[in-house]
Amino acid sequence: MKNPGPPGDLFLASTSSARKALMDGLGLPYRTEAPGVDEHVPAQLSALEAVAMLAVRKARAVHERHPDAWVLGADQLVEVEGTTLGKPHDRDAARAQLGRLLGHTHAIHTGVCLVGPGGHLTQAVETTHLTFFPLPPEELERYLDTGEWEGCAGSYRVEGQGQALLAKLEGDRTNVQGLPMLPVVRLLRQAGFAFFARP
Ligand SMILES: Nc1nc2c(ncn2[C@H]2C[C@H](O)[C@@H](COP(=O)(O)OP(=O)(O)OP(=O)(O)O)O2)c(=O)[nH]1
Repeated sequence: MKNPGPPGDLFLASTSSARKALMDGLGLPYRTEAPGVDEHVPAQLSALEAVAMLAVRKARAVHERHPDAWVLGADQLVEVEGTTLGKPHDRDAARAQLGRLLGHTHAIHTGVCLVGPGGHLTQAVETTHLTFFPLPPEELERYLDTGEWEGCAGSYRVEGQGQALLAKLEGDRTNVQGLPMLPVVRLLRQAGFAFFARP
């Protein structure tokens, strides 16, 4: 039986290896392209509003270069006690971030946006709540030595050794890694993408 054709080329507007790994798991043919956008947003925006705005901005930026394609963009922030955390720029910043998360519960929000040919846009925001164990400073330093903090909002990898930080997780685990796969699959199915194509 002939595979149902995809409604058009699919791009993941991302430089994130974590997002690529999650998309690879779906088995859909797609290409990645860096969004190359300014990620500044108005300071008064909530974390939820910020990740929604940036996911749209990233998807639209790549879609402008490929107007006949479908483009998926995403953005993620950690929110803890009213403060938002992005990716740490160095080990000291990662130590400070984890210092706020250890022994507390935080939220990780990911906005996703799918833009189709003609600019039709659908989007979703997903939140996962994580509670971390408190750690003595020496154990925190050993976690920092793993280097898992690099490139990760919140300075941890939930699928790596960072699992040992986790006392509780409420919500979608893939959302923590960078793409909430339940909403992503819903948006792709609504757009007409067919899964499980025969080679
Ligand atoms: N592998 C892994 N990555 C994580 C985890 N938590 C957060 N991240 C990564 C996923 C994203 O790459 C990054 C969130 O930062 P952004 O949303 O700004 O995306 P990023 O700049 O990395 O890539 P992009 O804007 O999509 O090109 O943090 C985790 O637990 N595991």
